[in-house]
Amino acid sequence: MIRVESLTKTYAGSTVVDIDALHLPQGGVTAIIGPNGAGKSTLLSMIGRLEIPSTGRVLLDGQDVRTFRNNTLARRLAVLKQDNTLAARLTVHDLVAFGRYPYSRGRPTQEDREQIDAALDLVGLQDFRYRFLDELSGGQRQRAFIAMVLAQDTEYALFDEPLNSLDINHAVGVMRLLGHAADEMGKTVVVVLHDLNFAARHADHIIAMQAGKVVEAGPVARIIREDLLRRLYDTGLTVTTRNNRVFVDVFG
Ligand SMILES: Nc1ncnc2c1ncn2[C@@H]1O[C@H](COP(=O)(O)OP(=O)(O)OP(=O)(O)O)[C@@H](O)[C@H]1O
Repeated sequence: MIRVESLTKTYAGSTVVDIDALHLPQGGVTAIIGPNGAGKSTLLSMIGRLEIPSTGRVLLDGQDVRTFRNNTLARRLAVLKQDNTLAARLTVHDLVAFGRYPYSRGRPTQEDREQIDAALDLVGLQDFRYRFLDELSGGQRQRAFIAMVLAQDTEYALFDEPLNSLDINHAVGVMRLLGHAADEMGKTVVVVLHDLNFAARHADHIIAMQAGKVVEAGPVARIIREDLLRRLYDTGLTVTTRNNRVFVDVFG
């Protein structure tokens, strides 16, 4: 279970995350939503120990993430950031094999090879496995990074805007994949999303952030509400329900 206690992050005197207490549900897909600059990525980075909090702490199953040994944390929690700057002259296979590093330490076993294969299957990139990353489209590259995270085979998987540069077909595919990772593989998936309809359709829980604070958090049906979303984004929109599903019309 991930818990956040008295967590703040301050850059040059400006506090961009300020959360008293937050508990992320175990299992399922939790989406973090909110306007640009709300602090979503900073929160995700602090959970994944890519950023150090200014005050407070993040607990993973009761233990401060900062106290884990690198290799131990890498077997429990994986993070996919927005801007993945890795050497372009790396093949898809090499990238996904990186995900196994906490286990293989560079000497892959049969199990590592099977996990790499399974991850490539899941994202549909088997045919591209020996392509270099700079020979892929943006969407294919994004899926290769997602395969790397899946190969890492962690209980917790965090994704920062994984739908960037994906067409609608692949965006739906990735969200289904994250749902599969949660429902079939038992992972706790946390994902920063901008598209409210993807959040409404594919997440189980939503954390709504604004100006560094958690405005509300709860099951999708409780958060995808007109009053809350209008306040959050300071824009007109409508929320409708059809066939027990909620839809957000951002032009309304
Ligand atoms: N390294 C940094 N130095 C200074 N300010 C930063 C740094 N990283 C983030 N910020 C600021 O912190 C605030 C929150 O940024 P963050 O990226 O967490 O927001 P976000 O909700 O993920 O935004 P977006 O939806 O635009 O990606 C922003 O005002 C940003 O400018």
